[in-house]
Amino acid sequence: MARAVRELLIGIGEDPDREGLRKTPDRVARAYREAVEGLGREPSEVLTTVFDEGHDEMVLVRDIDFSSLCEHHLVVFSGRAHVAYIPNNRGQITGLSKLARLVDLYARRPQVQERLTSQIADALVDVLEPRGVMVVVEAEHLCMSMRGVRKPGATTVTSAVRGQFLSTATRSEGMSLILGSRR
Ligand SMILES: Nc1nc2c(ncn2[C@@H]2O[C@H](COP(=O)(O)OP(=O)(O)OP(=O)(O)O)[C@@H](O)[C@H]2O)c(=O)[nH]1
Ligand SMILES: [Zn+2]
Repeated sequence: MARAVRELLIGIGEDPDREGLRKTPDRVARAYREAVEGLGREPSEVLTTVFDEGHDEMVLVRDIDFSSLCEHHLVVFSGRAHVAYIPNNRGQITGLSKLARLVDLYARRPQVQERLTSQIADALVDVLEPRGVMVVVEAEHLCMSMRGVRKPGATTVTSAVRGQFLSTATRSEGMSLILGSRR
């Protein structure tokens, strides 16, 4: 990666050996390694703690900050994820922090927002076997604000809905709880 960044610097007409840039290839390599540290990790690694709490109503963690890498331009898209599920009949729930860890696991890799959203939902379905899942992701894409079409402030909203959340009443209950987070 560091070699590639050195080439990139040459490509943009810079001198990679000048003082300010000498350490840049290594720094950028470390930064990218951190940005993709979710690659190769499995949701079962983070959704480890399951409690038999007998709670069978909706659980929602909203406003989970994340940043990810747009796989088309390798620049950041970032925003907030809202993750809701309805536990299964055994009332099995997971640790709240695990939902945020799951968001990071899928955000920390080259992504498109739609896939990020559905991967979070599908992982919860697979591991927790809940009666329903709803994931809403709101993000701003730097590839749309700093370059290209240059529309800073444009927000992309995606959702993935599974199981009981497909019913109109449950979906709108979930949505209104999520929208309640707007400041
Ligand atoms: N659906 C979707 N599109 C994305 C996402 N991130 C970036 N894109 C889009 O991917 C597209 C790539 O389009 P291309 O025409 O191949 O690339 P480009 O010439 O750089 O496109 P512009 O951004 O329009 O300048 C752009 O329209 C981006 O806005 C994402 O998460 N989901
Ligand atoms: Zn992009």
